[in-house]
Amino acid sequence: MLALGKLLELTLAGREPAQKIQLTVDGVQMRWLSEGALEVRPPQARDNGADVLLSSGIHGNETAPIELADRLLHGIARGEIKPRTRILFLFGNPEAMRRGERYLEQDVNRLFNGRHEQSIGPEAMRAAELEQLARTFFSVPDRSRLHYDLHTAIRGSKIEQFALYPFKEGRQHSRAELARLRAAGMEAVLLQNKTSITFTAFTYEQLGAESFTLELGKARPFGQNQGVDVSRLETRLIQIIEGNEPATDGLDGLKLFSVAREVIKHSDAFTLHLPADVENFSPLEKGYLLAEDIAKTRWVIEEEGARIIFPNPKVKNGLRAGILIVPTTDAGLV
Ligand SMILES: O=C(O)CCC(=O)N[C@@H](CCC(=O)O)C(=O)O
Ligand SMILES: [Zn+2]
Repeated sequence: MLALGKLLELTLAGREPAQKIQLTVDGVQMRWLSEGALEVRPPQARDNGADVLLSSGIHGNETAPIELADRLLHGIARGEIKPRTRILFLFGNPEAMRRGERYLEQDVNRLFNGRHEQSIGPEAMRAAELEQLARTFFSVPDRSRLHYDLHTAIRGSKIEQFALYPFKEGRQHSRAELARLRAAGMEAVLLQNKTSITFTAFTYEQLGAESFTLELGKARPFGQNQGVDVSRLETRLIQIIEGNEPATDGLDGLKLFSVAREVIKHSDAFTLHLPADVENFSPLEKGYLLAEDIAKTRWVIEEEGARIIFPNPKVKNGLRAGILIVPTTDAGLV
């Protein structure tokens, strides 16, 4: 296999490849751009005009998505997967991946859309670099742009695999993209209704990509992801990359949610009234006291059909400590 197919090994070892550009037997170009960043380019005659950004390891301990990206890279480097799209593979936080931790000082996925400029440290620098890599990759005009940012969650989930779809004023969510996600095994999609500071929010809002954060199961160390079944996503990704995706139009039971409220932790006094092992998508009754914070702030459930995702009282002050979601319909899709 080409040495550049081993981007994960290189990244975990903190090494630069001796040769930065390599060609597969089919003339596919692999180009190392920077630590954890590799661009794949099909021969011009095979290029179908689509650009696909696949990021993983934005949180260093979320290894199933990293292993999935590694398998795709191996397949391309061996000539078994024959891309017709340009692809940018990004491992988001290499140092956190080496340490097996979510992040070192700051969560990279809270540093996009300008936030890194107000901050210092390794993660702020990495977020700036990731923005630049994505901006350059998506700068070629007249091509379709797709970004999947692959994650696994801290806790178990009543709905195992789901996507978060960013928001931009004046832009509507795409039914065709949701159908594609359903075919890739996603069971639910959360339609966001305000701007955000995540990587996918950046590529959606500023680079015009169709962008999704995909949650694929529970986070485990490298080699322990037998319980995370990414087979449907992997099949779909290969079809997207090879440009032979079967037509899909139905949402086929895909559950849709919208954000009712983001629960923001304001101070060290923040208390979340949920068991430590509560699962994502757990329902919450109207009237339930979810959380309390400084100055007698109380988070009481007012919404019918509310559920909680990503509850985390350990986040830094000022950040999201959970999202309250409610069911929604496909009425706003185009
Ligand atoms: O399990 C958790 O609490 C977090 C899992 C995770 O990393 N989720 C992403 C979602 C990003 C988004 O809102 O699009 C994150 O929190 O960064
Ligand atoms: Zn994550």
